[in-house]
Amino acid sequence: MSVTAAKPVTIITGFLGAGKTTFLNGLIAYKNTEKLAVIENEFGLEGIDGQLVICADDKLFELSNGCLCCTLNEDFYSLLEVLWEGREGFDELVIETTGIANPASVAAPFLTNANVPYYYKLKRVICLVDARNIEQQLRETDEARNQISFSDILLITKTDMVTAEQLAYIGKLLKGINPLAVVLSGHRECYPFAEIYQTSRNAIVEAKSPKVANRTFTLQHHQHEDLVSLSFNFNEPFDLQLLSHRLTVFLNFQAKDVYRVKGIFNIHEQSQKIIIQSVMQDLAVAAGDIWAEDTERNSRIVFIGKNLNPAGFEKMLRQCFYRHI
Ligand SMILES: Nc1nc2c(ncn2[C@@H]2O[C@H](COP(=O)(O)OP(=O)(O)OP(=O)(O)O)[C@@H](O)[C@H]2O)c(=O)[nH]1
Repeated sequence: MSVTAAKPVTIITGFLGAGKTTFLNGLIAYKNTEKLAVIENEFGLEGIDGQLVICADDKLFELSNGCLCCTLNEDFYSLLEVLWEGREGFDELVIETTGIANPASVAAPFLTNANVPYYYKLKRVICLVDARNIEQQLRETDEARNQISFSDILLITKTDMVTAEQLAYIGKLLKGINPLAVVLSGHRECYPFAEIYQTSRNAIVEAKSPKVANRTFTLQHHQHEDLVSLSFNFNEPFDLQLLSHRLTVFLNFQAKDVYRVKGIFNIHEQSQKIIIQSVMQDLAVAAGDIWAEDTERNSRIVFIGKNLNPAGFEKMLRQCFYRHI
């Protein structure tokens, strides 16, 4: 098999809540004439992102409850094999990592495995950087720095939430961490897709000094010991007002180590699913699909952070069930 027939691969990384799924949806729309196969990796037990990606089901593959960079390697290789067997069905493979993944390890099969590079060609690793929260994330975790250091393109997202001065400052901060990456910016209404697709890893790696290029290929396996995920599943309908209020209070005053919340909720007397997310302390509520007639209306919620106490979270959630007075 010739290398030219290899499928192009784009890896999307970035810390928890940076906007990877939002960007992925934009990318799917941008590439509307091409067929993308998408691998979604989620850290939490409850796969939520798969529901938020606007992609034909048969082109979306979810690997949940573990981080691709350290615990899901076997599944990942099997999936690459299955995808290759159905290679006529797609033009490009896009992988969304978890928000805590080390992209060096996710990229490793495409760079160092004896066989994989014949079938798949890693074109670019894009790291989404949350303009509003990156400074705190860099202060408190190693993951954000690893992701920025390894990536070819650093896409500063959520630029609608910061001033031009803050944006310029973040650009400089990123250049300080990874001077060789291409730094771009955008937000959910406007991403620089054309520039992203003009940038390929080869051009960047070739321009790098050999010393730096070698360093970026280093494998760093780690198990995210201090970051954990808590998943809950409830049948009881929730009260939306109570839930938004309790979650806001909880995130602002009682849970400083919660980096990410994502949930799909069954709200009393609502025909639509309600998607509630937070990134650090910012809470967002949005309407999702209509609940299908033949499905159980189960609410699913995932918290990701440090020092999480399951009993406290469960108690807070149970206090938000809808009650007849
Ligand atoms: N204001 C604003 N909010 C955004 C933008 N992009 C994403 N968001 C919001 O940020 C939150 C997280 O976005 P996601 O796309 O789910 O982030 P993610 O990186 O996939 O999250 P994880 O998979 O949990 O790491 C959601 O509430 C989005 O609506 C943006 O450009 N501007």
